[in-house]
Amino acid sequence: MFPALIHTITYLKGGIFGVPLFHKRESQFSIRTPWGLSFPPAYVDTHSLSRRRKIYSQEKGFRYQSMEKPESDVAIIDYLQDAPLSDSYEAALEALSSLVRQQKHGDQKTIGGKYGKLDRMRMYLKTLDLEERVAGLKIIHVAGTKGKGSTCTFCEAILRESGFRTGLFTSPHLIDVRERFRINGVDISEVKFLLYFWNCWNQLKEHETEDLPMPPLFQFLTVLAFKIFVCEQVDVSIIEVGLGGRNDSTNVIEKPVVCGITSLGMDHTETLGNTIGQIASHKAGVFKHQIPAFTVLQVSEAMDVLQENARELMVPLKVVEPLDSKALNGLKLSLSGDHQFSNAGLAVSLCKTWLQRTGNWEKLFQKDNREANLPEAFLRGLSTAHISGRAQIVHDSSSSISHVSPEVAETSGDLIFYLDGAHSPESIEACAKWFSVAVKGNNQSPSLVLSSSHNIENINVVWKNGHVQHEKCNIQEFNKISKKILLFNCMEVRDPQILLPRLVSTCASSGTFFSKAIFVPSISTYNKVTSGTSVVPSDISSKDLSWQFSLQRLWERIVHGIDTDLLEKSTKMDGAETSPHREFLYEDASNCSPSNGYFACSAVIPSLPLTIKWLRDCVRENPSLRLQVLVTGSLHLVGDVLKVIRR
Ligand SMILES: Nc1ncnc2c1ncn2[C@@H]1O[C@H](COP(=O)(O)OP(=O)(O)OP(=O)(O)O)[C@@H](O)[C@H]1O
Ligand SMILES: [Mg+2]
Ligand SMILES: [Mg+2]
Repeated sequence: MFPALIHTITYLKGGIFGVPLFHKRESQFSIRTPWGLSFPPAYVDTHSLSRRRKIYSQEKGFRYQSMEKPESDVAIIDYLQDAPLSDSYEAALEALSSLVRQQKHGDQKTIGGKYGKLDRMRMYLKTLDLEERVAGLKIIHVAGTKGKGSTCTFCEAILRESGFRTGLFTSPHLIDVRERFRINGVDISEVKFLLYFWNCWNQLKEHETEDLPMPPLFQFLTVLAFKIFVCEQVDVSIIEVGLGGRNDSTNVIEKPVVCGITSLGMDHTETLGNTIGQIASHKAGVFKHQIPAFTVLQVSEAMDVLQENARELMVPLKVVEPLDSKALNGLKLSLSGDHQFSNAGLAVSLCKTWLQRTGNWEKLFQKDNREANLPEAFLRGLSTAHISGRAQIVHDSSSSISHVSPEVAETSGDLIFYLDGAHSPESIEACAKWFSVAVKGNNQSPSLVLSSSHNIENINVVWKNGHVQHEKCNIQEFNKISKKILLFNCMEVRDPQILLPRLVSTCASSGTFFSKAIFVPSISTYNKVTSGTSVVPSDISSKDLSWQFSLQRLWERIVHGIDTDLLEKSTKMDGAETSPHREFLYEDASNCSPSNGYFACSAVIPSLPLTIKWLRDCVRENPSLRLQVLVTGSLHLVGDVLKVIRR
């Protein structure tokens, strides 16, 4: 059959004429055949493809195997391996982005047809022949306002350390969409992603009707996660709810092994309701009849609603205290901030219950089964779990990049990014507390300064013996001028009138004050799915900066009490004024000239790469400077900063 032939050639790639077979052309994500025809993937029969993959097993050498067969103990030598993956990967991202355009953020009504969202989700799974196999997954399902991703990440690490093959589905991603799908603790590879992606895409396209249109982005990603976890034969699937719970696309899960609800607070009120009780009711929608559930300490209005919902469904709901740091036997939680003890406590209970209900607890941990002690595997998981952009500290190494001469590198100041994607009132407070503690860790004493990057024993010995070289170094470090800078953006659906004051007052109550605040647009937008290799746009001329200017005005009102209502509302920036002049960093509030739209303690910079360059230039020019930059307000912004500084 013609389509089947195209398909086979497309995937079993490369061989024929060595022509790149996935091509991004005028028509998005079309597939180019060696003889020059191009077909949108919808015409391609991926089903037949998926049943013929060349794989390698140690005993049997090369052979073909169905994609649905176990893959854990064989190395897949897919023909796609030699394909120009960046090309085909970008094509997949283009296709994904087209799903965003169907639906504006928070707008539930743009999808037509007579079916509700969860009905459609079930139909998508049926189309992909996944219904029964999803029912067979052993799932931990986690809802909540804050801490879902962290809790799921702890669960994943604990169960992987306990010997299970794990599948983790989280949201959002920071740099690359594959971060959302982790198999055994590692982001899914591009090769596997492409295979599963096009398989789902093409089948759904083939069955697209008016009543069953292509799913919007998050629904598609959820279906894809199920596809991946089923095909990868994971032992446990840890699934983070996207938004809310009751109507979330992950709520097609009918019989999880255990459910968790993390800390509840005010977020997504436009969809979930304006009271904490209404929000709790949505989250409790993940409870399933008689399936055990755990939650953390909540305000009573939220807890009452959770308990009422639990009673109705005969759900045994337990409230978990934050993990006691003593339980870690001297180890540290790998995710920073006090709030992570609450997430970790929840993760421990979820994992214990998962192990018990799957009949593994007794087998594995009978010996360790003393209530007070956590099994070693739990400790390893809790002390190694990793998720980017949550209370993450990155020391910028720009001063050692190759084009900088060694002399400059040695005499450069410090640029340290404190990254946390908080964007709700409660999380911005958690973030502010963490930042206040974390920056002090970097300033307190000479030996502490170095302890982050040097062996502590060495420093102590050297310090006691007064080794000149190191002593000098310590004193230099100690004498550095520290400046705290806020780098902020938030999406327009958030309320900066709540976020910024909460951030400032929480920091101030710990004695932490910002010298400067910089407002910058994010590069990423929710309507374009990008990867780590996607191009960072450099064109800033047409950027509408009115949102950033309004954030700046709000900042000036909060911090300096400047009445900004009378100011002219600028929306565009003069091309010459792209980043602040050098002295800006050292100016104080007395230099403000609000009537000219100039503020000495805050700035709008029209692009993130420019901002990073400006910060780097500042530390290069002044070796005694330490810039501690808190990046927060948006996970997009955090992801963008990581992307730019790692290039
Ligand atoms: N238990 C908590 N209480 C308050 N804030 C928290 C808690 N856990 C995490 N946070 C804050 O929320 C941010 C996001 O954390 P995480 O990714 O774990 O949560 P999430 O629920 O998955 O968030 P999102 O809504 O972005 O998916 C963190 O960077 C931190 O600022
Ligand atoms: Mg959220
Ligand atoms: Mg999340």
